[in-house]
Amino acid sequence: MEPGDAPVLALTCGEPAGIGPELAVMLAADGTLSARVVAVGDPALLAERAAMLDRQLDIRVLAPGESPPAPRQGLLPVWPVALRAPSQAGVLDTANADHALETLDVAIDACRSGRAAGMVTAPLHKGVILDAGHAGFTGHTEYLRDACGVDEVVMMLATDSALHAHETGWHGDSALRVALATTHLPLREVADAITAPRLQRLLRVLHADLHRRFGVSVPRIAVCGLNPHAGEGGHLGREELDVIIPALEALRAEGLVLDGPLPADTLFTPRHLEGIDAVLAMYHDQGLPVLKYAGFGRAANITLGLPFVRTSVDHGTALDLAGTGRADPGSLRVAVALAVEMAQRA
Ligand SMILES: NC(=O)c1ccc[n+]([C@@H]2O[C@H](COP(=O)([O-])OP(=O)(O)OC[C@H]3O[C@@H](n4cnc5c(N)ncnc54)[C@H](O)[C@@H]3O)[C@@H](O)[C@H]2O)c1
Ligand SMILES: N[C@H](C(=O)O)[C@H](O)COP(=O)(O)O
Repeated sequence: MEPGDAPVLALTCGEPAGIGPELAVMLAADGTLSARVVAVGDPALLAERAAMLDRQLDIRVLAPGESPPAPRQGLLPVWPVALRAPSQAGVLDTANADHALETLDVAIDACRSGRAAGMVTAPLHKGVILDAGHAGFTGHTEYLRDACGVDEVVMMLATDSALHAHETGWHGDSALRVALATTHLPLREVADAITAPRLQRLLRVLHADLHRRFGVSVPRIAVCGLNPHAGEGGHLGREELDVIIPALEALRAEGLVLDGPLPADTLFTPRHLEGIDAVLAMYHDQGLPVLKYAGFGRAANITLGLPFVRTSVDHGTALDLAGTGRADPGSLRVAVALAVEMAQRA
């Protein structure tokens, strides 16, 4: 495929005070944007961050919807979204929450209209968006679900060595895909959010997209229990017996290959991961610390169940690093490469 034929990807720059804009600058300046990536953000902010990092860039402002030219080192095409207020690296401002959300809306529109094959997102700051009055905002994942009008999406993070299942298989220690049954909610509310119908919907999406987006012919998914030792036969919690096991049995009858519910403390060991294509963890900090320990900085976040490709970084806004040039662009590089691969497979 010629560079000019590569799929177009929208790259939202995320929270303007965070590291997102400078990571986009780094990738464009280093020539590692292998695809026709269009940044969605404020061109003046990108130019300012490029100057802070002493990177030479040709920031090419496109008309709304205009296709980008073929990629080349030093070129950063931009679909412009103006800041609402000047942004200082590392300093949040609720005045720019609408700017951050507008970058997402522009990317969603490009994907839904077919002008882009997918989107890659730099990190948003959930707190500042909530402080600005967008009650109920819990992250890109749920925002994209609602914008696309789909019933269920699945957040899955994958280390880079697990991105090419059809080529490399599953190699245990550092190759990992972890999907979440619940995402951004207080721990106190997790157990009530896990219902058998919801688990069934999530696992159907996970199964279907491991096949469609990752080329896994017959996905085998391992499911964590919620309670210590997967409930110890009901003595340490009844969610396994009352909710998880019935959900898995119903799905096995549909032909899904599922292991579990298994005790989460030993599930994430090489022997138990052998032959497993993805793990479904019951909550955010049951699964993601393991994934991030295995691959922080070289992993990506994927939203499954959308009508288009969406990948993201494995980290947040890192306000402590913004503007310093010390942020690692590795995860954004993986997220772009994965989005290209998924878009070409779709
Ligand atoms: N994809 C997303 O939009 C996304 C993902 C995770 C967190 N967040 C949001 O980011 C905000 C801050 O979250 P947090 O403080 O928990 O996590 P964080 O990832 O921003 O920071 C945690 C630590 O990791 C470091 N770090 C993060 N990215 C790095 C990089 N690229 N290179 C080197 N070091 C890096 C930071 O300096 C910090 O020490 C929160 O609002 C959170 O919700 C957004
Ligand atoms: N749970 C993700 C992580 O820890 O990396 C993250 O907060 C991103 O969520 P969204 O992609 O939904 O914004």
